[in-house]
Amino acid sequence: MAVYTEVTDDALAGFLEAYDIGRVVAFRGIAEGVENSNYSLRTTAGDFILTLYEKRVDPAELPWFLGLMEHLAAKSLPCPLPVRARDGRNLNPLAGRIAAITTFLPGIWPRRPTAAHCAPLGAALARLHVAGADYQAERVNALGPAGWRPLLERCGDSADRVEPGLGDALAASLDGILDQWPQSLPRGQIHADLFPDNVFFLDGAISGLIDFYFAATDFFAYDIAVCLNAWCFEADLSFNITKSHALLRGYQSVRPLGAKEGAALPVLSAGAAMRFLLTRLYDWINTPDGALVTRKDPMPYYRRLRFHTQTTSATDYGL
Ligand SMILES: Nc1ncnc2c1ncn2[C@@H]1O[C@H](COP(=O)(O)OP(=O)(O)OP(=O)(O)O)[C@@H](O)[C@H]1O
Ligand SMILES: N[C@@H](CCO)C(=O)O
Repeated sequence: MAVYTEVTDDALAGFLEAYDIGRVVAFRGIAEGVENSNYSLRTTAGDFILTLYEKRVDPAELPWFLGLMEHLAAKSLPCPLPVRARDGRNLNPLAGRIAAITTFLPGIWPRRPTAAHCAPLGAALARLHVAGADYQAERVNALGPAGWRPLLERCGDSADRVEPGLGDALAASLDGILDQWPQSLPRGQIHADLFPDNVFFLDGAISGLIDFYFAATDFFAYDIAVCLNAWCFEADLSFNITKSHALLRGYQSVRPLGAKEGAALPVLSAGAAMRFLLTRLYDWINTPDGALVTRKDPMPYYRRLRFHTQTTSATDYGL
């Protein structure tokens, strides 16, 4: 469920007066997503998404995210284009929140990703990296390696309530990852959360990349590592090298990887597994029973982490 903030018909009509997108034809809340309130909005001018940013999003960061989407959309990447009001603003107050309207993207996200999805996914990720190169502004990746130890410490002893010994195991694993973390690799704007539910497909081709609210300036190959974790493990948590080979082949059809990037894939993938494990663990511990949000199980990312700590080179990923 992701409609935390209700929008009345009157509030919506007042909000839309600032825009040039006609009159409302249909308006309904979207159940998917957990971070923000999303509504599907149809007007006489077409289909849009209305997003009200909830408490976990820092309003000061919104112009960076929306600017990146605008930049990428201008380079023909299929990502939401923020709609500007007549005065040029793309962020405006609504129902006590800051809100934005973006273009609606057609397609559906793959519930069961296959290798046939992974090749175009890789190519789209590389296109995103290339297209973002001249978006000059920098955003520190708050959920990058510097953020992982503080996050683990905030989980404290509660990690052991999820699985006995988990806290110590993660602390040891984190030491190893941080020791081996590359000093420098090609970097730029990354999506940092390109999971299957953020990628829409239509007739076998990618029709939408959404949810840029974890995007940041970081290693391109780390973004690939996020995707290897999110797309290339089966339901039984076995690694599917056919999928990762397809993903890497798709990526390299647009942006070939350097030798240092390939060599870093094991540690970057372990780091990416750690990132999602830690945020899920934190939420698991801190989301009260009965909350509206469905908690995501952290343990599948522990299994992925253990896989990555046993890999030694890019060939283990089919490169
Ligand atoms: N531009 C778009 N075009 C079409 N549908 C969209 C668009 N943006 C969002 N949606 C719909 O809204 C849902 C939730 O969006 P999103 O994933 O951005 O939510 P969130 O709560 O911000 O993020 P999270 O996935 O991190 O919980 C998507 O699954 C999709 O159904
Ligand atoms: N994609 C993330 C949620 C948003 O960071 C996860 O599955 O844990």
